[in-house]
Amino acid sequence: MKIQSVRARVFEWKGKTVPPQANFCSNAMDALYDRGDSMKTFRFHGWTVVEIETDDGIVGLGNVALAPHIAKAIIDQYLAPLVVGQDPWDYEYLWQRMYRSTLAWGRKGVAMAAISAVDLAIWDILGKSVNKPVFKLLGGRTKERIPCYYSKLYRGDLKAMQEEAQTFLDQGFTAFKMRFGYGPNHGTRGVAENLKSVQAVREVIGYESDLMLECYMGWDLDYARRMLPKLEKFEPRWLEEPVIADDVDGYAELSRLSAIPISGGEHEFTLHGFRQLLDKKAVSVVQYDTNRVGGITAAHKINALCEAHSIPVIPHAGQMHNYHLTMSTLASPMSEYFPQFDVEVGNELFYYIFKGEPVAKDGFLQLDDTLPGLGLTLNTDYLDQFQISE
Ligand SMILES: O=C(O)C(=O)C[C@@H](O)CO
Ligand SMILES: [Mg+2]
Repeated sequence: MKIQSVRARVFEWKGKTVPPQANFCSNAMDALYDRGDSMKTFRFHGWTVVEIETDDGIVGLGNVALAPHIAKAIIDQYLAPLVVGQDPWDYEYLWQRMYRSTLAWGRKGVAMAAISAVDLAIWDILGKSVNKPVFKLLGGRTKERIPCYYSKLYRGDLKAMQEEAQTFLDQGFTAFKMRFGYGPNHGTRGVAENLKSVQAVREVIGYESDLMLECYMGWDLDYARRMLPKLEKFEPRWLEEPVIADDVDGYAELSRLSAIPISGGEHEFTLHGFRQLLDKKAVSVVQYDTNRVGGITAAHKINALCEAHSIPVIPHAGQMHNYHLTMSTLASPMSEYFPQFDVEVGNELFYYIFKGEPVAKDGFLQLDDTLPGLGLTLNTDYLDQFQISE
């Protein structure tokens, strides 16, 4: 079997979007005074879809949601020529070929996200070629069902947050991730607002459910040092991305400082990046995203590294490419899960581009042992709401 063609298309959502609310999620732009839409960096309304076809007609699907047009250019100009004519079963060789030929300017960020998209499509082909789901090629079924946590609860009106939490508590979820709305530039009022929101959600879900707290890189080390003791009474399952991804020593200090587990990884890349995080004991929960970190080839290695370090892997964002990694290792106890909503931040777009995403039931997800590859097809129901560029 040989790779015959690589097609990368950018799907830009032109449909209805939920307008962002101020302070709906702390983020790295909060450190700057606002000169316009500080939330612009926070909307992922484009997605690159990669279709790789082999000489015997198998088509593998990959995807990347970071800087989609740049990712497409990297795939078209640099990566596709490296894999066309090659055997997809040589996936380690092909991964190294893509990684080493872009090392001078790649390694992390959009270049590695582009490599991830090609790698996902290659693994989709591998599964389809032997009529097996990808997780069966990685270690098989390690769970009867995948426990998942409900993820949204963006900061807004506290009553609305409580109603949202109640809705999904009633659907059987026993783990919830909420977003802080305030950080260092919002002073003591912001601290109070942050604590009020955690209190409000805890009042609904109680203490028999897990509660995860998301900062999305919107705090800094000093602010996180001051917030951690105030948060301990709420017994969070983890505090996520309290500082920017480059502040690895900051992560390590916070991890030493508090009993609250510090999580991160959705903005880290490759086995090498996670080796650094683990060597420095920077995080207690690893959250790579398989469509960023280096694809399945890289994520599979990171799973093994985390198993050796007894650090749980709970991949970012849910989505099928991550569910196969969670299903196939005991190192990954659960998945993140965003139900399908109207398009807001962009995590939701996955449902509008692809069909096949499992829907959670009673707080669990299921994968199909008989569905080959990643188990996704392109969703044709919303094509008229996308601007698609070849
Ligand atoms: O789901 C997450 O962990 C994210 O970081 C996504 C973004 O919506 C902020 O929470
Ligand atoms: Mg996050």
